[in-house]
Amino acid sequence: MTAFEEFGVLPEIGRAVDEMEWTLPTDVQAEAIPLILGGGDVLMAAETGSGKTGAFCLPILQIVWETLKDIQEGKGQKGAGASGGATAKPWTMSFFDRGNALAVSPEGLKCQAREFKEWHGCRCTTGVQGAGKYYFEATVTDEGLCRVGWSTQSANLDLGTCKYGFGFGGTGKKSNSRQFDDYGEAFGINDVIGCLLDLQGNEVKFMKNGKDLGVAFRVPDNLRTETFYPAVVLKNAEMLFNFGEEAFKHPPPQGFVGLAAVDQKNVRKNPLAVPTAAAVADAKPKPNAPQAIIIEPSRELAEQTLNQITRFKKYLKDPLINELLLIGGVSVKTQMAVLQSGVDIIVATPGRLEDLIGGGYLLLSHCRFFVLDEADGLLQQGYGDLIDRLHKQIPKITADGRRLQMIVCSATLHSFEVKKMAERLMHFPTWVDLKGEDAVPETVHHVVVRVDPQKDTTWHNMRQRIQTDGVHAQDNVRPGNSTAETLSEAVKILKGDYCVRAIEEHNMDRAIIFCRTKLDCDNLEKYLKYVGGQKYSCVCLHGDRKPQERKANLDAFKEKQVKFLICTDVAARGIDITGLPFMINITLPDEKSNYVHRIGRVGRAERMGLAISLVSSVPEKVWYHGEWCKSRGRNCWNTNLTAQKGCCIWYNEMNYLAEIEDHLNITIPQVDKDIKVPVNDFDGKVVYGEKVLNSGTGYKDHVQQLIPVVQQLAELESKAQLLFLKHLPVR
Ligand SMILES: Nc1ncnc2c1ncn2[C@@H]1O[C@H](COP(=O)(O)OP(=O)(O)OP(=O)(O)O)[C@@H](O)[C@H]1O
Repeated sequence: MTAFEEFGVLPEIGRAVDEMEWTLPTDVQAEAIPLILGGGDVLMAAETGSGKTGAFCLPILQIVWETLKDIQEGKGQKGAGASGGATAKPWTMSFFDRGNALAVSPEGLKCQAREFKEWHGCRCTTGVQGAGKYYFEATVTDEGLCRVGWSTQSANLDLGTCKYGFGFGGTGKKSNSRQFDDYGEAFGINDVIGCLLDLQGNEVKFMKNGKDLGVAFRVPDNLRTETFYPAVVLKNAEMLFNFGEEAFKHPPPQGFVGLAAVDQKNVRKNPLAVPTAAAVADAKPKPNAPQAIIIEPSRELAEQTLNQITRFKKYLKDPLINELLLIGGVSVKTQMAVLQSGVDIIVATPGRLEDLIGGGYLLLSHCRFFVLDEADGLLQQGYGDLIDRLHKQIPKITADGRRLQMIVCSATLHSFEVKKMAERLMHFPTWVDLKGEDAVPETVHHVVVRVDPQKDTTWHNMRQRIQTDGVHAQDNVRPGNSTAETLSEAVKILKGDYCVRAIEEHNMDRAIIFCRTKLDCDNLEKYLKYVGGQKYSCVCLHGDRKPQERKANLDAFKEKQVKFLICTDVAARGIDITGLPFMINITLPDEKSNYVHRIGRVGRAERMGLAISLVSSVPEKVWYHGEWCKSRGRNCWNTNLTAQKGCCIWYNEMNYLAEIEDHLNITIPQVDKDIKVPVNDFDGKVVYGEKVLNSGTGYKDHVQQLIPVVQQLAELESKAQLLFLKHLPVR
């Protein structure tokens, strides 16, 4: 059995991850996989490179496959004995005899309704008839309004509002035929309500935590020969049922029998607890109605997640799972055709997803997983409204009675906006947050190099210099002139040079390099090619490059055909390049969370990585094309500041550095302009790009570490024994 199987993962999936050499689940996977398999909403806030993608893809794949398998085998509806199959338990709450916003847990013993304004009810799959004394227990497992009791088949699901149902509500009222009268006492979370039906004495009564509350109703003559079913109605509440298969918390009074032990001659199946033809038809999704929708903030990331799913599902056969990538830049007609041929899991970027849903080509009717990867990034990009709109359209309870599950993740999930969204859309989500707010993995060594054009004057007469962004083309900038504009231009020149220095100093043959703008990326690409040729082979990844070129460039870098990938923040999040040893920040990001994401491109999957940030000690004037800029930067040379309706700002990196340090609560080590990173700081055992050496508890190392402690223990033990023997009384 693989380690993943021990966490409840199917052997077929376990085998596929084993082949990927994932021997053990990462911490976040060990926490999140069982939670998602158990039906929960999860907020996953683990550090970069900690395996979040697998943590949500594996359980989703498993549940989607199991559902398809059930449909294939004609079970249609999973669990809860609803299908009436041979293995089904007789006493469970019904998937079919229920209100459409009430969820029943897979084993059929917990009911949950999250509607705030309406009541939603449910009846048991089995009932009792004929003289006898019957008992079951219902425990309130969450705050909210609930009413529990007995009803006949003719009763409506809003228990206690017609003459065929007898309910006891949390506010301390009993009700029948819409008549609400004081009874017993109020109850709430964790209280256990015993429901008693006496068809010998023809009475209904209730107990609270073992205390008998007395007779609530007399069963009218005309109902005495009817079948009575356990029933519940909830408003934003949850109740757990025990029909006697487990020991009761409070045993029933003398003569009452737990329902599971009732003589079969008095037991009747609920005729409404079987799927109707419509429900069976509904359970089978239309081809273009996927079960899972995963939203990613960039095309590259969407493609990467889809590739992982394809690898994980390698051994999941019969039925096969169909996954589809929905991103811009790909023919929409092809995507529509694939949708019609059947899809189960969609990985998408927001724009194309909404287009296809809006056009009716993609249905949300069977969506049971709604995943927002890099959720804070999606919100930063302004997709909050779109997320709300989509969530509104997805049914909250699936055709087979399961609640929609929402999974939200990022390495930087603690923003106010994410928390608000979680409150709005998620149901009692569990936080999987192993290291606290925005932590940097220990495998990432990150340092800062100050670029100070006043101290380092090499820019005065540099022969090969980078083409700068042209912000100062009209300014009088020249060595010896120490205006802010001159120093700003000098920073731009020095940064090109420092980048090459960093590459040389660390013999970098693979690195990802982040620039602030697309123009900066293009200029750096030209410069590296100019000064190094093949030695500094590089490609760019940013929003002005065509989708095909972006893909080809990323692939070329992944396959080591080129050494350097120069990009904007479009690649800051999620991109996973195995064993990438180095990253360089030519400029710090203005959004502090993006620092965590950018440097997190290295030091992934337990490998070491070095991140070097070039930080200007003087303000630098840079381009900032907002909505007001008609061409959004293309051929725009308006160097006025934004306050004067221009397209430039002064960028103060020292401030951004302070903000980042404050946010992460650390001081990032500074190194000199020779960019030598002192080995002692990082224990000298590090080879960037390789797995951590001499760490962890490798067996050999472990023994070495334990020898002195064990010796000390042995000595103490022998001393203790000698003392004991010395003081033994002599007989
Ligand atoms: N259990 C595992 N064992 C070994 N390697 C793993 C395991 N889980 C994930 N990985 C590898 O770790 C790397 C990082 O995983 P992943 O991309 O899911 O990280 P992430 O947490 O999503 O990071 P980010 O926040 O940067 O998006 C990948 O190369 C993946 O193949």
